[in-house]
Formats: sequence, structure tokens, C-alpha cells
Amino acid sequence: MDQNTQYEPRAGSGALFCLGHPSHALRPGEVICSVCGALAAHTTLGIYEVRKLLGTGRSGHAYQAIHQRSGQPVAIKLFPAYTANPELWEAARREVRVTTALRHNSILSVFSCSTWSSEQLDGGSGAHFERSSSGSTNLYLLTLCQYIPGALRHFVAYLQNSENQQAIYQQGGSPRALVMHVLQQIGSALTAAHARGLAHGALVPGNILFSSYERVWVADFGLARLQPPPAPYLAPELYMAAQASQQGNAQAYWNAVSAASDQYMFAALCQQLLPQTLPAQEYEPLLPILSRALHPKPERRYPSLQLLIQDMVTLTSRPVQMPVSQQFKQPQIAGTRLAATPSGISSSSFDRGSGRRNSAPLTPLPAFPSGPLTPALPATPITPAMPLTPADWEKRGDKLFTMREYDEALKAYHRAIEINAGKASIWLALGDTYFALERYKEALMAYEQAMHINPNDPQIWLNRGTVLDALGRHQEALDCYDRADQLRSS
Ligand SMILES: Nc1ncnc2c1ncn2[C@@H]1O[C@H](COP(=O)(O)OP(=O)(O)OP(=O)(O)O)[C@@H](O)[C@H]1O
Repeated sequence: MDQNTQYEPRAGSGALFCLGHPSHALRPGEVICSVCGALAAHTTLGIYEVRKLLGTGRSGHAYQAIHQRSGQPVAIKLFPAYTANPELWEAARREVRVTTALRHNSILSVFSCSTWSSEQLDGGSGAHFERSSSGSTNLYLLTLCQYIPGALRHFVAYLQNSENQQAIYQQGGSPRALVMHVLQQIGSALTAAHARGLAHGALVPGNILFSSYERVWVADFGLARLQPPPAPYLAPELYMAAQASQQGNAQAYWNAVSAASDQYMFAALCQQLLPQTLPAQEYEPLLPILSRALHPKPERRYPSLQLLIQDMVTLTSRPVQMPVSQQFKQPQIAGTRLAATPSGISSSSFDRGSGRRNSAPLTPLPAFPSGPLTPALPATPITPAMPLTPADWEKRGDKLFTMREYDEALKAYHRAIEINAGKASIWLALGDTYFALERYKEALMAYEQAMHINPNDPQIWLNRGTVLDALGRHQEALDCYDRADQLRSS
């Protein structure tokens, strides 16, 4: 049984439970637990139903939720108001948009980033959620992104297993090549962001996610810098800003992070990862490279992360001669059971010492594939064998949207509209997809079409407001939010 199910209320039991660990009963009507701050099980946010707590980070909780129509899982994060100020949240939203627009293979983009208040829960229909009236004490920054099942600890556990190591060799690879492949993806994501003048700000293990052992994602661009990370990831030049942030000046840390501090955090991550996954003969030659990147003075580090990675790649491409008997002495980690399957491995140093609570049980990764590279998500065929109804096309579009296949989602929604142009929800979904693609003018047209069909849906007004904001038409956006508020209260 999934460990987490014991914390969920039984369907139809009528009792309200929070998703915190250990779970406990909530008072009637309570959406956010007043004791531990976790959401109530089965809370619905827009079209998503919250299913379980994934973990608790530096500034909030992460949950798995299900898109109610397509059944696709997504990850939802809630940052409570005390974690940042509204100006920083606005800056985070802008940065989320810029990193999403990079469309980098290893940057986990955020579908939606908005403010939300638990007082205004009434289940809207779209993907942008509700804005709360300013000054609410129950205000949260809510983000929604693709659910990625694997964590860094799963990757470590996988490589620590001797049967898996043998399988990798049999497939013509090597654990060293796999580790470097993963590090290169992380480095490439950071380099792409740095080229746009954006720093990540907290490259901690919780922000490294895996959709297969070869496919890695860096999460929380634009959000990670809202709070400083713990040691050993915090670069020395950030100490004072981190202190200021802890005393309530979150802006200080936001402003202080840089490409050089990301380089430090990346090297700190390598320093943790390499000894756990490779034998000493393979990782020790990399230590001088890492010490340069970990230099207390940023100007003494590599000029860029790209150069650091290049040096690592050059060094690791040299063959290392080892007798077979010496290969992969597994580090002994107290309490760790090395199992044949990754889901059986329960801890590594990535679970400890970071000052964070990772309370959710491990999520098993899909079986290691037999081929070389596994795509993040299977492509969904867009042309079905049987003619589809508009509802089928809409559902297909929803599924593709959740999988970030926005171009394919557009095609599906357009097919739905060709058959039935009179349904507001399809136009709304089309607008959301154009919005995700940053095609704001087309998004606006789609929302206006939806509004023409159903002028009294507050969600449509909210989403129209969001796109007007993105187009710089802020006054019109405010009018839309006001109208949405009026419709809600009427
Ligand atoms: N998109 C996601 N898909 C699946 N699991 C996720 C996703 N995002 C986060 N998680 C899981 O939820 C946990 C908590 O995430 P959260 O972002 O709140 O904190 P963190 O990344 O661990 O730490 P930090 O607050 O320092 O970023 C993560 O450790 C990770 O295991």
C-alpha cells in the first residue's frame, strides 16, 4: 500500500482530515489546518483535487493533485503570506513567466502562478485560480506545475544498487556517464537561465526531480529565490542577505543571488551526490574542479557554470582503470536498505541535514527503461481511430495541456471548436493554452469569445484580467478582477 493512503480519509466517510503528517481531523469548514498548515484532503482548487502531501520545503507545502477531467496528476505548491511580500510575489510571477518562455528541456515550467485565499474556495473552472482581495490574512502564492515522480534520493538509491549498475553496463553505459548526463542537464538549465539574467537561488536536492533516471528537471525557477537555502548550499556571499531574509527582509536575498552563487550551489550538490553514486577513483579527480566552484570569493570561481561543466566532462571522459572487484563499493548509509527496486530504498543523505521536512513517502519511479533515453512523457496520439465528440477533444486538450504539450493541446481545442463553437469552457481552455505559450493576443481573443458566450463566469473575467496584465493593460485588468469579484459575490 502507498504509505500515504493511511493519512487520507476514506471516500464518503464524511470526516475532514488534513494532509499533514501525522494527519488529524479538521474542524468543519476548515480548508487549511490551523495546527500544521496543511490543506484538507480532497480540497478542490479550480479543476484540481488535492490528493496528498508531497513534502514541505523552506516556505510551504507541495501537494499532488489530480486534474478532475483528465485524471492527470499535477504538483501544487502553496507559499503562505508570511514567506514573502506581494511585491516579491509579483517579481516571482514575472520570473516564472520568463523561465517558462525559455522552454528548456530541463526547466520545470510552472503552468500557473497566482495568489489564492482559502476564504474564497468555491471551485472555479479554469487553470488560473482566484485572486483574493488584497490584505487577506489567508493569502497564499499558489503554483501549479507538472508532477514529476522521481526525486534525487531515488536516483542515488538506483545507482547504489549493484544489480542496477550491472544493467547499466550491459546496456553499454556506465554509472559515471549517467551521473554526468544528469549533471549536464542541470547545468544546461541553469546556463540557459543565466543567459537571460536569471539566477535560481536555491539548488537544493528537493528542486531536482526525475521523470526517469536519465531525465532530470530543475524545479522552482522564480520561486526558489524567495527564501535562502540551508547549508551546505548557501554561498558565503549570501550569508548576510540570508540573515536579513530571516529577519523579514526577503528582498535582500532575492536581490543577492547570482549566477556565481548558483555555481556554488551546483558544486555543493555535486559534492553531496558524487561520493554517494561513484567510487572514490572516479569522483576524486573532480574535487579540485569543485573546490574552484566552491571558492568563498565569487570572482575566484569559474567565469560561468558552462565552463565548470566543460571541465567536469573533459575529466570524466578519460577512462578510469579499475579491477572489477573494486567497482562500486557502496557507501554504507545507516538505516538504508539497498533494494533491487528503487522504490524500496528509503533514505540517503539527501533526506537528512537540509533542515527541511520531507514527510511524504517515496514515490516509486517507473521501471528503468531498456533503451537509452526515455522521453519525459509519452506522446499522446492526436488522431484517433474513431471520430471524437467536442467533449472528447476538450478532454484530450486538457490532458495534453497538463502534459505541457501546448501545441498539441491547441490542435485538440481547435478541433473541439470546429465541431461546437458555442461552448465557453473550450474557448477558456484555448485561451489558457495560448497564455501558456505566451501568445497573449490570441489568448485574449479566446477569452473574449468565451465571455461573449458566458458573460457571467467570473473565471473567464479573471483569466482575461491575467492576460491583460501580461499585455501591460493593467487598468483594464483591474476592471476585470473587479467584475469577477462582483460576479462571485452576487
Ligand atoms: N513538481 C513536482 N512533482 C513531484 N514532486 C514534487 C514536485 N515539486 C516538489 N515535489 C516534492 O515535494 C517536496 C517539497 O517541495 P518544495 O518545493 O515545497 O520543497 P523542496 O524543493 O524540498 O525544498 P525547497 O523549499 O528548499 O525548495 C520536494 O522535496 C519534492 O520531493
